[in-house]
Amino acid sequence: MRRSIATVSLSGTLEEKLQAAAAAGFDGVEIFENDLVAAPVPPREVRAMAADLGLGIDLYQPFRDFEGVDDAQLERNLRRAEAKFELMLELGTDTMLVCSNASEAAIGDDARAAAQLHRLAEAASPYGVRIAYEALAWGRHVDDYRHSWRLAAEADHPSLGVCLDSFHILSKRDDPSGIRDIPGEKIFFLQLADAPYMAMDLLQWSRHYRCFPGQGGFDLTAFTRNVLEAGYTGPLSLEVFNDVFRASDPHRTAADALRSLSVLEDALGRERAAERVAEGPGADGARPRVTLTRLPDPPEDAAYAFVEVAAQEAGADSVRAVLAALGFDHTSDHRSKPVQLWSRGDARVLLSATDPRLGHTWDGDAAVTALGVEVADPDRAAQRADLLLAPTLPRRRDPAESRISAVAAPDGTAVFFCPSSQQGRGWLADFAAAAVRDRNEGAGVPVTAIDHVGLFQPFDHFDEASLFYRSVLGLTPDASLEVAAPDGLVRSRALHSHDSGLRIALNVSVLGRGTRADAAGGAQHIAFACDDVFAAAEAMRAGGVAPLPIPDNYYDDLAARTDLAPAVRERMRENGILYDRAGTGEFFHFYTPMLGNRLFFEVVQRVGGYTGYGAANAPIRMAAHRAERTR
Ligand SMILES: O=C(O)c1ccc(O)c(O)c1
Ligand SMILES: [Mg+2]
Repeated sequence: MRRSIATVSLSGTLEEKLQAAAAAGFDGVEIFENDLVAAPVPPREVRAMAADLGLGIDLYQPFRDFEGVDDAQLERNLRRAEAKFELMLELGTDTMLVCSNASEAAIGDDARAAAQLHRLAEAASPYGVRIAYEALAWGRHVDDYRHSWRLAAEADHPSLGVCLDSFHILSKRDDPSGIRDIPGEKIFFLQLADAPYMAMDLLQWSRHYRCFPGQGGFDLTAFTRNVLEAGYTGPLSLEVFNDVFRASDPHRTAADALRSLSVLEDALGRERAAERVAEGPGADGARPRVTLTRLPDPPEDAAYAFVEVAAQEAGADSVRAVLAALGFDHTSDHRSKPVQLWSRGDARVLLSATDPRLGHTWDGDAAVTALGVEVADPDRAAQRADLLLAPTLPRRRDPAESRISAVAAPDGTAVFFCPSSQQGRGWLADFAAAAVRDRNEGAGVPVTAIDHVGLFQPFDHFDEASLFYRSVLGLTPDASLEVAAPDGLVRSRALHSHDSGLRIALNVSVLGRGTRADAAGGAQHIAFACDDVFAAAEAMRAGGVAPLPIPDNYYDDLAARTDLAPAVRERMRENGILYDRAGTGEFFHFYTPMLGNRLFFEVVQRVGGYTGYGAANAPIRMAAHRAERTR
């Protein structure tokens, strides 16, 4: 399908917005009136600029407060409209969005409004302009799509149809299935936006918190399916008013935006393919006519191959000390790079002495720089990532070494697609057995695997990151939640693969402050799974690293709200072990001290199918790490 984006969704000047939309691969744009009015170039040049970039101008918007007015006002509105039709000729666009009247003065009389819309359509038609009438969720009298369609049907003019905007419909939890009752050719335009569910004024919610499909709580797949079933064949156009996107790099936002449409089209295409199979051959007559672009299948069984930590000198020493205390062996070294492989069970940590991604200001502190993800078909995963505009990182160069493709996540973390164990884990052959300097007799330490990785995100790229992992790796996001760190709120959203072999927890400072551990809880961490958290904590202590101390107040509270046996509680207190429970599941976990400014480790034990991350304990952990730093 044709893909478009409203200029209001991107930051910058009109020219910058057009360039960003074109660079991401959009086919067209909706031009928001303010963007045009503020532009220092005449409409004709805007048209040429867009054409040079390969962009069509699919819509001019919005024309406000037109219908439901008194007769004198109608004449003034028609005069204003004529001027815009002239302008649209210059711009080379044939569709004008008219949103339902939101003014207090609007007159609630359907016959009047329909007659006035007819006049507008009649005035538009000599210009070859079509009027797409959109019900704003906060329209004074017209605030739902059925009503806008009733008026358009009553006005009955070939140049008049409706514009459907998912936000106005889904924000009210309205049922989109009624869209199928609108003739497809009368749906002149489709605007898509997602949003997180919030209890707030509709206009404020719409103007500040919209996001791209898949980043919020709406079911855009079901919504769009209804529009396609109605027979709509026009563009899928993103109209996203968002405070962060308005202020971030438009090229990044446009790529994020296009990614969201790729995923949406793919989901619709998959549904259609499944229906075809169910219906058998020859049943295609009633299907919509649009072509839905598909993506290669996502990895179904993604799991951690490794996590790479870059660290120098003191930073590397403290990582080694903790890994050794947790029973990891330094098993091998990379054949051509200063990278050590440390492993315990299925948990593998690459410790790298350099990482250009950390930049020239890197202080050598330990930081997560790469996730190695085991997938059944690495080539397919890389191809899917490429179609989703994930930036490709240069392949490892030495021809004798395995060729694993990698892409950059929005925060710069490299994501490597590694062949899974069935295929012999080729990348491990790049490592030669180490001279057993640090062979650990950690037989008593029950670390089994990497449970999850926590990555603190740059403020501008949090929603982008969750869509990135969801789309590129096929992960499922959990609900987003907020955690009160001692120095600011932190928003957190975890994602997991189908069988939870891969879990990633993304955090961001709600106020956009702090990218380091000493501000807003902004550190990264690697959490290891084990099957005996007490043994793990005691072994780590015996290995010379004391778990992060947790205040007695926490254990007093635990006594008050749980029925954990006093002896168990006492053993938890001694080892800084925290606790959470959800249904029949239980979660035990402890932390290491901070290793430098950015990184710590966690060890977790999941019991009885617990699927969370102990979010209730996050503020305790953050306060404890902070106390440790200021001691
Ligand atoms: O918030 C607004 O004013 C506004 C304008 C045009 C639209 O298409 C819309 O959905 C909202
Ligand atoms: Mg809209």
